[in-house]
Amino acid sequence: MPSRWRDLDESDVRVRPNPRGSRRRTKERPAFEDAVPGFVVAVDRGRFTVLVAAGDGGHGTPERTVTAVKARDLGRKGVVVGDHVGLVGDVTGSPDALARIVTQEPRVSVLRRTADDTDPVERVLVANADQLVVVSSLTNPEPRPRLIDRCLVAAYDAGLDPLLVLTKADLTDPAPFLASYAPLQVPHVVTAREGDVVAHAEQVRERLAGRVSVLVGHSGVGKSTLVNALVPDALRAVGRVNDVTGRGRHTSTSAVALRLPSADGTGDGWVVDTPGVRSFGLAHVDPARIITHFPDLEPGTEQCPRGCTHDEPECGLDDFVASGAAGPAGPSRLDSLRRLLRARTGRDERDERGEDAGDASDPA
Ligand SMILES: Nc1nc2c(ncn2[C@@H]2O[C@H](COP(=O)(O)OP(=O)(O)OP(=O)(O)O)[C@@H](O)[C@H]2O)c(=O)[nH]1
Ligand SMILES: [Zn+2]
Repeated sequence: MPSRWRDLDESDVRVRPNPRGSRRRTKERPAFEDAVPGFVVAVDRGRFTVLVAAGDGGHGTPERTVTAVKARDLGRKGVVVGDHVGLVGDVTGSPDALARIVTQEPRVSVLRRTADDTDPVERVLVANADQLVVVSSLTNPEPRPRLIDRCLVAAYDAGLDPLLVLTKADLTDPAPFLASYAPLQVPHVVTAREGDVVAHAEQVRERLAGRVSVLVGHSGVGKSTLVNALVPDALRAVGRVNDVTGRGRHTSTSAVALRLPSADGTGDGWVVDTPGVRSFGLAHVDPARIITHFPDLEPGTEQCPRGCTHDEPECGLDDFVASGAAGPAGPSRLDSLRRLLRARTGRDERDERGEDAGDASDPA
């Protein structure tokens, strides 16, 4: 479209000063041109909380959250936290107002999950995120490497950048844990409790600035403590399913987007908290997509047999790494890659059996 416009000269423009105005509305595309854009921050039983920017919808309205339902026009399309949508109806955001979601912007990313590894039904958890923050305590409770690996696979598969946040460094030395993750080269921040404050929360905030980050972690790792440190109470008004359900808590098991204050006023970040999400079913994950996150190893897959799982005797990566083509870190990188691929298939499960027990019944 833009290139065609460039071909026109001024005289063309004068002939049709307002091509938009003369466009006929078709049956397929009803009058959604005046739909007000919004960002879905919470979902609760068919009701969506949508943030609408100041001024949108006219009348100099301030920024507000609008409650909305899905309009028929959307068909079977799902709407989740992180979606950019178009609203019609009452978009004032007043307490009794109800708007309708009539359009959904194409998604930049989707974080999916299945109920378990054998469940073919995928659900989209969060749309348009660009980072997956895996929160794990260094001790109390002990870190669960297989669970962390599964989260990393989910992040790589969805095209999200992973970030590890390791909490409770006041209780133990983080070095041994970090050593086992070093070959994966995943960025990490180590936090600790110092009195009432979370030390190094600032480092986490820096990594989240201007991005949409999904936080996952199992119970007790300190995820709520971290979210509270990152998002002051005053900002909770945005992205709350229901104010009645209490401070920092919501009974809903779906995700909630909380706005992250930015120190310099540029680019709001969003923290998407995911209560009840302990792990990811990875049935849908394609090994080929995981490899793309290992650019040092990826060229070695050229010698692989067709459909190689990269974890079998014929895999070309062994020779590639042995030849030194992936550099001195090659062998440990390949080990780590294979560890992730095994986390995906559910092999290697002995030591951490039961960790996903909550998943199948989890309605997220
Ligand atoms: N020593 C220490 N304790 C921490 C730290 N961060 C959190 N805790 C404690 O760990 C416990 C669990 O923290 P939460 O923030 O509730 O953990 P959570 O991950 O939200 O867990 P759920 O509430 O079960 O979902 C609480 O008693 C916290 O005070 C830390 O850095 N160091
Ligand atoms: Zn291979």
